Amino acid sequence: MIFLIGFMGSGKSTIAKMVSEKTKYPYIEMDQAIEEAEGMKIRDMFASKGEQYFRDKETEFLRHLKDEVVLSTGGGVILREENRVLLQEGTVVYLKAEWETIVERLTGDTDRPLWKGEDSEKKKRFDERLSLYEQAADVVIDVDQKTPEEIAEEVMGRLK
Ligand SMILES: Nc1ncnc2c1ncn2[C@@H]1O[C@H](COP(=O)(O)OP(=O)(O)OP(=O)(O)O)[C@@H](O)[C@H]1O
Ligand SMILES: O=C(O)C1=C[C@@H](O)[C@@H](O)[C@H](O)C1
Ligand SMILES: [Mg+2]
Repeated sequence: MIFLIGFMGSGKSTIAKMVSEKTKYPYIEMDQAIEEAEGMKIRDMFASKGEQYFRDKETEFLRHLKDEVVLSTGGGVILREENRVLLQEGTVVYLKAEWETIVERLTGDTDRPLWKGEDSEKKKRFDERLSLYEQAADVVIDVDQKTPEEIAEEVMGRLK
């Protein structure tokens, strides 16, 4: 299993699709799988059931995963220690982006429930997570100033 981790906008979905094509492992979008299982958008889950309910669903999802897949994880999957342990079942690839890169990519985005509020609040969330991504990662890839193809190739090279 190949797990792509990183902050919102780091490129997990984009790169997971490309790595899936290269490896022939199926591509799974964790957020989408949870939305389908719950019959509800994550935004609505946060609003009606609370963030912890969603976090429980993330942990359950990881517990039941066993096939060879390329998984684009949710940006907050590394928050729980149990999840970080479960991720060790596969190769964890951290797509590491500078804050400026994230802002450039997500400015104007209204779809991500935790991409809202003051810039300082978002930056604080980003800073607080950096060490957790590093801790969970087997492979760290800097994604700034690279094309998706370059990044996907780099992932492939680091899997060997
Ligand atoms: N290497 C890249 N260069 C330029 N733009 C990119 C690159 N990778 C991704 N993008 C763009 O940045 C945006 C965010 O990418 P993507 O949706 O893949 O990130 P993500 O990590 O899956 O985000 P989320 O956690 O919110 O789902 C998209 O518009 C995507 O097209
Ligand atoms: O960074 C986060 O905590 C999140 C990222 C998204 O992928 C979703 O999993 C959800 O919106 C939470
Ligand atoms: Mg994504």
